[in-house]
Amino acid sequence: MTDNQFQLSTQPGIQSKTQSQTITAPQTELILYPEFLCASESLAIQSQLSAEIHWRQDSIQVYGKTHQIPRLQSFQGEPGIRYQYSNLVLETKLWHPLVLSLKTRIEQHCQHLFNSVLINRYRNGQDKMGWHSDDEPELGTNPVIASLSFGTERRFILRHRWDKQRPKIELNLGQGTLLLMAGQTQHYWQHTVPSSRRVQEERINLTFRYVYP
Ligand SMILES: O=C(O)CCC(=O)C(=O)O
Ligand SMILES: [Fe+2]
Repeated sequence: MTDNQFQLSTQPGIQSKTQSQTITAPQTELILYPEFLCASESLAIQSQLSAEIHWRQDSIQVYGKTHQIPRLQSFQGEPGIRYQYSNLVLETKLWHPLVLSLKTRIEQHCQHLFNSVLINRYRNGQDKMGWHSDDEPELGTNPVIASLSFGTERRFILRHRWDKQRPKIELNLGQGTLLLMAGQTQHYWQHTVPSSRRVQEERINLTFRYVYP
């Protein structure tokens, strides 16, 4: 960990409630529910998703060269919704019933509707996601994104897009953890899931979104 990063538990700007932690940093709204789902239920969901989702290995073009993206994916949601990033166009597949039931639980919990989900499967510590913001026009301004994690814990780091002096926000997203990103977060901050040499096990992350059709 570098000097300008902090651990959740030691950061004075974070108020701990019984079930949620609000991360207070400028121009962001982040709420963490470390035990949104209990360990045994999360484990069962993880194995079902792992086995039953039709995982795709997508490729993207960077400077004219084709690269396989370092993780597997699935994009599910209401029919006809398209989501585009890095020259990749994803069209929704039908909801897996378990994913649909998770969507409903999260909607009730955070009183916000979602119509699609991007699911990422990090097979081990080599799989990762680079720095980006979820700021595609089809997400509208100030999107609410609900991120639910299963499997091994991975680091999730946020950095301010322009103010490089601002401390990074470093979270650990483990089994059954829900992270809500809202407000101006996607406009002002980028996030990443870096690779990790130590990690051997898989992690599955679902980001529920509302994509304007
Ligand atoms: O795996 C994660 O926690 C992040 C996923 C993500 O940033 C995304 O799907 O846009
Ligand atoms: Fe993202």
